[in-house]
Amino acid sequence: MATLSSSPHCSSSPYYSNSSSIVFHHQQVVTLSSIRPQSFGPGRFSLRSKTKPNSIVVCMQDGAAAATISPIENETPLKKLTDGLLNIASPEDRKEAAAFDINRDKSSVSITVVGASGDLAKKKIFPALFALYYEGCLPEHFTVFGYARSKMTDAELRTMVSKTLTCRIDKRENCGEKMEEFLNRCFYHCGQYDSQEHFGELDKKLKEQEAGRVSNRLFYLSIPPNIFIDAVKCASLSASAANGWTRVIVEKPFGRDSESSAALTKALKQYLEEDQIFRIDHYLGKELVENLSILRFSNLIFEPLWSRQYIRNVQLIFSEDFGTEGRGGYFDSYGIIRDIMQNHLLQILALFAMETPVSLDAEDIRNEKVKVLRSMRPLKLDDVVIGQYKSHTKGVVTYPAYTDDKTVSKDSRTPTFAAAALFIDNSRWDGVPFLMKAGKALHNRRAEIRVQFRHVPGNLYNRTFGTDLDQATNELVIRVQPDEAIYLKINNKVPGLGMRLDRSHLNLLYAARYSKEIPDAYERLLLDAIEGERRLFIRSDELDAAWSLFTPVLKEIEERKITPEYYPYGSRGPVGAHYLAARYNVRWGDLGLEQ
Ligand SMILES: NC(=O)C1=CN([C@@H]2O[C@H](COP(=O)(O)OP(=O)(O)OC[C@H]3O[C@@H](n4cnc5c(N)ncnc54)[C@H](OP(=O)(O)O)[C@@H]3O)[C@@H](O)[C@H]2O)C=CC1
Ligand SMILES: O=C1O[C@H](COP(=O)(O)O)[C@@H](O)[C@H](O)[C@H]1O
Repeated sequence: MATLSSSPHCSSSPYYSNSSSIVFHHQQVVTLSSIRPQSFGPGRFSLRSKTKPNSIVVCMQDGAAAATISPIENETPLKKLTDGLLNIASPEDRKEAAAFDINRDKSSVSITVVGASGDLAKKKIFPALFALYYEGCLPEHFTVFGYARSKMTDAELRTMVSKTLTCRIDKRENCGEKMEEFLNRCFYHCGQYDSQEHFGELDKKLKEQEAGRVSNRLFYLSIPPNIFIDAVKCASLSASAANGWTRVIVEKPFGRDSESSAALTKALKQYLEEDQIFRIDHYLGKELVENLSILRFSNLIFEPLWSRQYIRNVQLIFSEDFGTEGRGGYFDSYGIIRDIMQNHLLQILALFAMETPVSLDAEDIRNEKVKVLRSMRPLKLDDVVIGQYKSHTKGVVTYPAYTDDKTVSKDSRTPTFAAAALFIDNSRWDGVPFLMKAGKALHNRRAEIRVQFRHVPGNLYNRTFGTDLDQATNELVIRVQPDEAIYLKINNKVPGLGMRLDRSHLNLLYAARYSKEIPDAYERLLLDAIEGERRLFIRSDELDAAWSLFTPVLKEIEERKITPEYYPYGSRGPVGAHYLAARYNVRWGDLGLEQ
């Protein structure tokens, strides 16, 4: 019988243990990269076959009785795997097995940050790795390597990284000591992204650190997308793990339309199996996005309401109170629809709207998300409003226009704001508008999901609300950031002898309820990638489905050179967004007096 237990230090993801001799992270299916030497339980170990691609050799402790299981496809049912134990291993594989020293075990994990000198690496990746180390979540034998073209010594990398490390607010003890320990595990290798030779040198340095242990290697591609393929090619050909897993985290953007995304996937798959590719969308690692399924599937009161029968509309809102400062060069060839909507907001939508998955397994969840995406109508130009911020002076401060950025052309039409109405053509959501709004240089920074429920039929208290029934709408708000919260707007009697109603909030404010600091999304996602948990990463068919929804409208906007509606820096965005919502009888929930 399989039992569900949680990791002793970091209980972020459950793993299954099995009282039979086979022990795997997930029970029903096994992937090549999830097989570790110890996967076959006490008295046995396993290796990747030298002679048969995609096969593994299972051996007894002394290496004597070796059997080959072949082939291991992307996902192999456990049953097939155990049946395969009957095959006899080739002489070469037997020799390899006999030479393998299981006692050198205590496998190692090396994390190579490719593009270590960059913004994301400094701002997010190194701090997240340190936080994991601080929490005791990294394996005993781990090393962090920075890789980039910039010339740096190990000591210089450590100095650079140390400037961005912080300790958890609630646990400052030993912080300096922990930082020191962590930094001592950080190394740097200077190299070109398209040089197999340079990655070969990295391989040597990794081997030194691995000291003969089973090597597991994670490469984080924190580089511009035009060099993804070169880096993947060189890393996989010259620096793959010899006897453990090799995984690659790929940052967005995953292409800029259906064609380029498919081409990127095809190119990646020349060097990697799908189960080695971890396409990151950091919004999936945010606490309240992770909590969406729990809220819905573990509370009886919500799931029955989760359909067109009770929900009038759903709003997915992202806003930032700063412009593209510093990232204009990247942003100008993508725009807000590709930067935020096609990935972060659409992923949240899919999680929000999916049917109950068969289990919490990555594949079961991703299967349900794909179904939602494939049930959606491709977005029409009529259902989109685009905007771009212009300069605005407030008091003595003048805020720049988008096109004031030196890396952006003066006549750029790239949208920095967009609002869109999307629809899911399935029985649960037929006719319910899913409205998205995303913008930079707006009046506040916020990401939230708003669920507006239908009006109460024949409401006894209608007279008390007057004609504005929207005032009385129940609204569930999941505030992803900042000040994480879940609150439900309800109508309530104002205490007293009269009969006056008001709108009150049933409020779960995280800071008030939980004393623990919320981990950064990158911490959760890095830990998952190290543990081989794919639930929060994007599968290639999800990506295809996501691009199919947005590609036609993106092409039309570009081909027809649609001019964006200009809005002042720091404002609430173009008024066109209100007309779009009004067309579907919706009022944006974030614009009312009480939000
Ligand atoms: N920054 C952010 O907030 C976010 C970034 N991302 C994505 O993460 C990835 C990394 O982002 P970010 O750190 O901002 O990127 P950077 O522009 O800072 O690039 C990272 C590193 O890549 C190298 N590099 C930059 N341009 C080139 C080039 N044209 N050719 C070869 N190497 C180059 C540089 O290192 P060196 O010169 O030393 O080799 C640089 O330090 C990108 O794919 C980005 O889209 C995703 C979400 C948020
Ligand atoms: O992916 C991106 O996300 C950031 C916003 O992330 P957050 O975690 O700070 O909300 C956004 O600024 C950037 O443009 C985009 O590429």
